[in-house]
Amino acid sequence: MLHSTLKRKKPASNVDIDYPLKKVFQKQAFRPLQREIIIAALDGHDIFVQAATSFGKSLCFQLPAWCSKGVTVVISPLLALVQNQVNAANNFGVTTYSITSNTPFTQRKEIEADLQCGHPHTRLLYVTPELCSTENFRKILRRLHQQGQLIRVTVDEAHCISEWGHDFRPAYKDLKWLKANLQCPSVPIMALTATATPKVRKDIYKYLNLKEANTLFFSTSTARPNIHYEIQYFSESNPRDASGDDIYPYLLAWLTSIHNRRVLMIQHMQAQAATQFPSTRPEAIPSILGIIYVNTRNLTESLAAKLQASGINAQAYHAGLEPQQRLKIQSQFVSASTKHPMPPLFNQNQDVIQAPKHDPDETDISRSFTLITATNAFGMGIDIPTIRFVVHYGLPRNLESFIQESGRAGRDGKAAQSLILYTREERDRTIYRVKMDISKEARHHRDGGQSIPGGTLSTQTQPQAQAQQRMNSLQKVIEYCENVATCRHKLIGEYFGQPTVDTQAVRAAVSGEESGVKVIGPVSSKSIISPQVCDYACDLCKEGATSVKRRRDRGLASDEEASQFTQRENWDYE
Ligand SMILES: Nc1ncnc2c1ncn2[C@@H]1O[C@H](COP(=O)(O)OP(=O)(O)OP(=O)(O)O)[C@@H](O)[C@H]1O
Repeated sequence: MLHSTLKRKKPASNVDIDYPLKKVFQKQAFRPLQREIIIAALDGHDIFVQAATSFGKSLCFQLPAWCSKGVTVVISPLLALVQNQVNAANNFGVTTYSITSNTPFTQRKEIEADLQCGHPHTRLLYVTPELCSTENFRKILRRLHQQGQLIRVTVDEAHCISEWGHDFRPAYKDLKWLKANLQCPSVPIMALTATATPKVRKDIYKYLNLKEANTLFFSTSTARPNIHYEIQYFSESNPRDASGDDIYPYLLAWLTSIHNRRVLMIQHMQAQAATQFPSTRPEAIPSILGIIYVNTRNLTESLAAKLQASGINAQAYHAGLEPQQRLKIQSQFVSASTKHPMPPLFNQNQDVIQAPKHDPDETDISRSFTLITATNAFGMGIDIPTIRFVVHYGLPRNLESFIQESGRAGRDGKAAQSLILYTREERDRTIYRVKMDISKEARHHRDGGQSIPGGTLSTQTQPQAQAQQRMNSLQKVIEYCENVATCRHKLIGEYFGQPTVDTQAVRAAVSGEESGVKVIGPVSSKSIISPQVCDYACDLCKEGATSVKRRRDRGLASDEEASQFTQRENWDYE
């Protein structure tokens, strides 16, 4: 028999959330704002969280899900992301499932049966927006809600809802159904994103049927102060290198200088260990993790091959690979971040554990790196703490994608680097590609199609306006690359409509242990603004504007040279 929806007990905000934080999720303390968001979630509010990449948004819905009886449905855009999150939550002991196109039929039936049994074991259920549009799943949601067991719906990467945001998916717009149909009491919704402009925020409210006045809005600055942003400039029309390509030799020299520093550090550590613990072999150091983003699948393959030929450990990753292959590359990458390939010779009791057959040669560059050359298929939501750098080998698709992709670096809070290798020739190719995509989609739209395979438009959208937005968004990342006047952290903050603050003023206003962080705004809207922001953490603030301008002007082709070059060449269009 179904229970009355009105009898659903509202979760109390006096739940002890410090216990699960430490014992279940293995974290020492909440990051600023996480506590407030979690309490608001337990109190049943509608919530909008906009917080920097790697802020820890997942905890904000996973911890309340652990504390509450019933199911939290999480709507997530990427299958790879779903699988990672399901594994991570189950490892923490939160009963978590997903229903996606990869779920075997019998398992899916079992999950559906659990959801409808009146007292489900499931705490977190990950689904795609497309599944939420199906009548069968809506029936299950209705029943779950009637039984008082639908605790919350979470929309992760909520910027995907908006045709103005990147990676727009039409099925997100059908999520309006949730608030309209799951009433009495109204199902609480939590929307989370790292990259929403003011326009995208508006769309998120609109398409989730959230009332601004009733929704608690939490935001942090988009800033990632531990990431050093840098651009290097090249000309494809007038290369200086005899090979006719300046970019790869630069990348190789850059990686070699990182390798040389690593070797010096290892030698120093080994010398120290040899004097302090002469009978113990020092542990080997894991290799350095990095992602190199390129714009085409072919380029992921050819660049990985070039790096391998230079003795550097690199693997290509793109959506054209078999899912099993992608999973394998991803898990090799994750294990490289934790693996210590040369175990110590003795344990604490001086017992021999294992003597390696031979010492790996740490001066060999093949030991220094584990790299992935990737398209955007390896991006949003990837949470590997120790990625030390993200290189864009060419122009990112737009500023939002750039923030998501560079945001994979330094998620452990330690120093990390974002480097764009920029040419005006690639700029012109990218503009051409986007124009081609737009006209292809417009043609399809005129033909009355609902959507194009792998494309982003539906007949409900306004192709003109969306095309304009895509060009604007591309223009923003071009401006970011061409900019030689404004701090790069500041430019990013301004794009996402976040106020910048005077570091000194904020530091002076703040007291207590969360030094450097300020809570502002009325109760319904809380923001923390990281102290602004750039502590020599971009090329402009480090080198000075004049020097970067000189570098840019010397490095780049003129507009005319670039356009003549790209018109002459016969490049692959993917
Ligand atoms: N309070 C905390 N203390 C320590 N680590 C934390 C805390 N909260 C979250 N983390 C860790 O921070 C990392 C990033 O968290 P998460 O993946 O949820 O980030 P995110 O905000 O969703 O980022 P993105 O938008 O880039 O996907 C994870 O490894 C997570 O375990």
